[in-house]
Amino acid sequence: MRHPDAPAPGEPLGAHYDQCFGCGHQPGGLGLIARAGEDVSVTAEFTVRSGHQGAPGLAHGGVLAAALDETLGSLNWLQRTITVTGRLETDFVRPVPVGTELHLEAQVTAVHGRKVYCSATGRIGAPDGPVAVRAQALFIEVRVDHFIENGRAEEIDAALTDPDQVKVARAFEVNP
Ligand SMILES: CCCCCCCC(=O)SCCNC(=O)CCNC(=O)[C@H](O)C(C)(C)COP(=O)(O)OP(=O)(O)OC[C@H]1O[C@@H](n2cnc3c(N)ncnc32)[C@H](O)[C@@H]1OP(=O)(O)O
Repeated sequence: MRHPDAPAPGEPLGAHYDQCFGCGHQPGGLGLIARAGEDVSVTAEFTVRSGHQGAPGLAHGGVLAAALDETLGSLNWLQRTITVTGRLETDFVRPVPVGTELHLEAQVTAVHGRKVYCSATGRIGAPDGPVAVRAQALFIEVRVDHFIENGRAEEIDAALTDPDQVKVARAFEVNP
């Protein structure tokens, strides 16, 4: 399951796309930073900012789900396949105040053909802090064409002419 060319445990994964809300450099984005873990797992951190509020002083649930989704999506780097979220089931266990550093971890639990089952947890303040959110997810493997055929032409054209983006896409096309 872990690709032989997967980043070593502890290695930062970087952004899969600079404009990504989760891991890219969007001003209102999460700015989530993920690292490779052992086997097919990742860890990530993200700090809840005032622009992420749902209720006064508390993170919006959708933002927390996005952080889980992005962390789970980072598992692509370990498998060297491109998958997208098909299903994401989230448990919100504790409210998460603004200013919290959320420590996330995710792992693949099973693979059946194109279906990748995975789970993730987010903890408050430290890797062993109290659990705030949990997710079970199903990711589905797709080809690069999924994005080319469905994305808006403006962004697709820009990505296809960006050498860094093309490099990322090629790395993931190793597996047919
Ligand atoms: C590049 C990395 C980005 C990472 C960013 C973080 C992750 C994201 O947010 S990705 C963005 C959000 N997700 C999306 O936009 C995906 C939108 N959905 C789609 O494009 C399609 O429904 C897609 C590609 C998931 C599946 O469509 P398709 O390729 O036609 O596959 P399809 O044949 O329907 O399904 C394949 C298998 O998955 C199963 N499946 C698909 N969706 C689901 C679902 N929601 N629940 C349960 N099972 C599902 C099917 O039942 C089928 O199973 P089986 O092989 O046993 O028959």
